Amino acid sequence: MFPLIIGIVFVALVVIALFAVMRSRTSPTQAKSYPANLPVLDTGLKAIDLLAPLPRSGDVLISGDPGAGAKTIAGEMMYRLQNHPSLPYQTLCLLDAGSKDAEVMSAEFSETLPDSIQRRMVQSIATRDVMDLVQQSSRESRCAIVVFSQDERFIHLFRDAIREMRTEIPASSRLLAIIVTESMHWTTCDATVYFSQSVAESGVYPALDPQRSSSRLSDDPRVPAHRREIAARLRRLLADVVESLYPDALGDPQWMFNQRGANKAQGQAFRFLSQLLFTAEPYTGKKAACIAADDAAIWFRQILDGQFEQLPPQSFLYQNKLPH
Ligand SMILES: Nc1ncnc2c1ncn2[C@@H]1O[C@H](COP(=O)(O)OP(=O)(O)OP(=O)(O)O)[C@@H](O)[C@H]1O
Repeated sequence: MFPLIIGIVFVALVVIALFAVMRSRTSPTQAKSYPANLPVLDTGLKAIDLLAPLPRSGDVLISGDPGAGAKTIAGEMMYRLQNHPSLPYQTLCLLDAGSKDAEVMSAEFSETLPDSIQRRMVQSIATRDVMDLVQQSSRESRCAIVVFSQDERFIHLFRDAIREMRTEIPASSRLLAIIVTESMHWTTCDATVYFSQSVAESGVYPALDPQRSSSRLSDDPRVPAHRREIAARLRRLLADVVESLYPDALGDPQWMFNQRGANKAQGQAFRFLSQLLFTAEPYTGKKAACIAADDAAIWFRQILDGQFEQLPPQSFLYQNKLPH
């Protein structure tokens, strides 16, 4: 009888251990679900979801200072769209063949992105290309076109093609068009995500510039009020932090945002905007995560309320959860 009980306990422990391993291997992108009634496309990147929320369809600009990481985040965004847990997008990546770094980008994306994301190098954009994608996508799925170019004429042709198609094909109202280009700013996009060199130099990636990034959804009443409130608070506070940055400010114990009180909390919140990327996992060996914006909003409020005064600011860098 006794050996039988030991045997049963042993088998039960093995089953529990196997279950735990399987759970830990579940991709974080599969683990979370998102509310279906939001107009927002949550990417699981807390800086973007709170400070420059993306629309589920419409026009998005991803831009930034040279070397600030706009292209890296655009690649990550394609990955997250294609693998989105509740709102997967059929994603097409178009690279302007005239860009000097088109070949390099193509090679990089073939390493970091799954083959399910279609990639094409094109000389020009035609309405036909855009229409084909929209017509291929099924009734249930969404589609996104992500265009990389530094050529204003190319980008204008793309925007014309999108505009023309939106008037001609009703299904294209579900299209998300993302333009990735350097150092440009339009106010006519639904969301602009801008990356700043000074933030990048401080080692906080995504190096989102809270002042030059914007979204028409920031004031949308359909976005939960607590998310909008914390985003507005973060935007104001981070503007001070970003203005005070200098190379290696984060490592300088004398930097005012490493000191005590409200300043220290702002410095912690600034670092907590950093996030690991799925596309970088093979290189860093560190697990990325899809962080729910509602969780992020609560965590940022706790940080800004000064609940972690005892923790060193550096412990907030590249964390998928609050440090303890
Ligand atoms: N999220 C990130 N995490 C860590 N490092 C990053 C991140 N984003 C960018 N970098 C670093 O910054 C470098 C430049 O990134 P990226 O090529 O995306 O910048 P860019 O501004 O789009 O392009 P360019 O360098 O052509 O101006 C990368 O090679 C990488 O070293």
